Amino acid sequence: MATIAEAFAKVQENGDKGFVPYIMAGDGGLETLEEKIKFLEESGATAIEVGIPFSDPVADGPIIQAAGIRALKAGTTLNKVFNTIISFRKETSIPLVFMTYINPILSYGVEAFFKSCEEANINGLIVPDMPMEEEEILLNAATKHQVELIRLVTLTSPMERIATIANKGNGFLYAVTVTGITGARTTFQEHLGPHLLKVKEVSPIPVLAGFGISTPEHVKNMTQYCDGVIVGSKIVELFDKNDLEGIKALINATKKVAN
Ligand SMILES: O=P(O)(O)OC[C@@H](O)[C@@H](O)c1c[nH]c2ccccc12
Repeated sequence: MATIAEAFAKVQENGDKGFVPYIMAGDGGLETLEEKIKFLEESGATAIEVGIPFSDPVADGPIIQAAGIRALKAGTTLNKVFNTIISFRKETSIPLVFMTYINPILSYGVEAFFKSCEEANINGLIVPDMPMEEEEILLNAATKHQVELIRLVTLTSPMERIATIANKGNGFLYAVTVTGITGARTTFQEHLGPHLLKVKEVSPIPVLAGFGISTPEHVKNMTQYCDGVIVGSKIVELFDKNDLEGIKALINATKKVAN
C-alpha cells in the first residue's frame, strides 16, 4: 500500500498534478464504498478523502451536508465504516484520508480511533474544526499508528502561520481557495494564483487547492499554481447522478498526456 508521499512522488515523476476526490462514506449505502474507491483508484486519483457522516458538519456546504444526511439515514456509523474498509482494503493500494470533525473521534476514543485507522490502513486525517494549537490531543496517537495529520490553511491565514503549519510536514497541505464553506463556485478571487504560489514557496510538502473546484477548466487553471486539487461537492454530485465519465474528465484534467 502506498503512502501519501509515495503517491505524490509518482504523480511528479509522471509530470502530472495530484487529484484527491472527496466522497461521503455511506452515501448510497456503505455497500457502494468499495466500488467507488476502486473506481477512483483505477481512474487515476492520487488519494481519496473519505468523509465520515456527522450530525453537525459546520464547514460542509449544502451538497456534502445532504450526502451526510443520506449516509446517516442509511445507518452509517464510524464503526461500520472501519469494518467495511477493512473488508476490501487489501485489494487497493491508493492512500485513504479520513475527513471527520473532532466530536466523532472523541466519542469513539482517541486511541481506539487511531488503532482502527491503522487496522484499516487509513493514511491521513483531516479534522477541520481542530485548530493547530489544540492538535496535541491527537498527535501522539496519530504518530503511534502512522496516521498523518493533514492541515488546512486559508486565504486569510498570515503567511507566517501558513509556514509554521506547512513545516509540521505531514502528507500534503490543504490550501482552502475561498472564504466560506465547501461547494461549487463559478469564480475565484483574482489574487488566488499568487497566493497559492506563495504558499508553495514556504511549504516543504505538496500544496493542494480545494473548495469550489467543479470543472476540468477549474482544475487546469488551479494546478498552474499548486501541486494538485481536492474536489468534493462535484464528485459527490456526479456519483449521485452516476455520471462516471464526468468524474473521469475531472481526474484527466490533472494528467500531462491528456492536456
Ligand atoms: O466541496 P468542495 O467545494 O469541492 O470542497 C472540498 C471539500 O468538500 C472536502 O474537502 C470537505 C468536505 N467537508 C469538509 C469540511 C472542511 C474542509 C473540507 C471539507
